[in-house]
Amino acid sequence: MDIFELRNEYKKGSLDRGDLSENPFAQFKKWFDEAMHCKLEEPNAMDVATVNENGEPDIRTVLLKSWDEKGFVFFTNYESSKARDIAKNSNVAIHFLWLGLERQLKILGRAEKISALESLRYFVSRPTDSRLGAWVSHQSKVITSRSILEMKFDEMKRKFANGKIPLPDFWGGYRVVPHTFEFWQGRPSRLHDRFRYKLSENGWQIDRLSP
Ligand SMILES: Cc1cc2nc3c(=O)[nH]c(=O)nc-3n(C[C@H](O)[C@H](O)[C@H](O)COP(=O)(O)O)c2cc1C
Repeated sequence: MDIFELRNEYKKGSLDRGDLSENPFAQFKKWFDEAMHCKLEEPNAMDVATVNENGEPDIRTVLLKSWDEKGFVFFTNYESSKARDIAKNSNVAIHFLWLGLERQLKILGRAEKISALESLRYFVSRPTDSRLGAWVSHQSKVITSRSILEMKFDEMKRKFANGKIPLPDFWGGYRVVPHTFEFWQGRPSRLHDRFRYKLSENGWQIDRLSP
């Protein structure tokens, strides 16, 4: 089939001003709960866009691991490309695509490192192999072969065989503290519903945007 012919009408829902919570975190909860209950695959997968010191954007998927009114937390390697970008420019965008619900959500904000204690709390909840994996990967660095990873994994397994696997100091969480949310619901004829929440001195201002 020609790619030109790939076309869906989005008919699963609508979003009106009256449907919205005044608080974007409450609106997030509503949509995130629905994404979970619909059994979408990886409903907590989100893209994180960063900008490097030369103003060049980059993007990758991570998993949302916790959230509250302070922000949205994901875990990663603090020496990765994304971490290097954030160190120079903490402005980030995160993006959820819940295609099964014909929805997307964009959140703009600033990323900040969470405390080592908060990272540790999550780290100890991870399965053993994931904890070892954090020690193995010099994320975003060039490696010459996969066998290097496998050898390092075996080495770490032996090293930590008789004790606890500590939290690596190069691994932990970031919290994205938002100032803007945009909730998008697909509609027929490309007349989609878009609502933006923007943080102002008077609280969250809500506007409908043209699709
Ligand atoms: C579904 C999915 C979930 C992922 N979750 C994470 C994650 O939570 N943390 C992470 O560091 N990388 C995660 N990754 C890998 C990242 O997309 C990325 O390859 C890695 O973080 C290196 O990114 P960087 O080189 O831009 O820093 C995930 C990838 C996919 C496809």
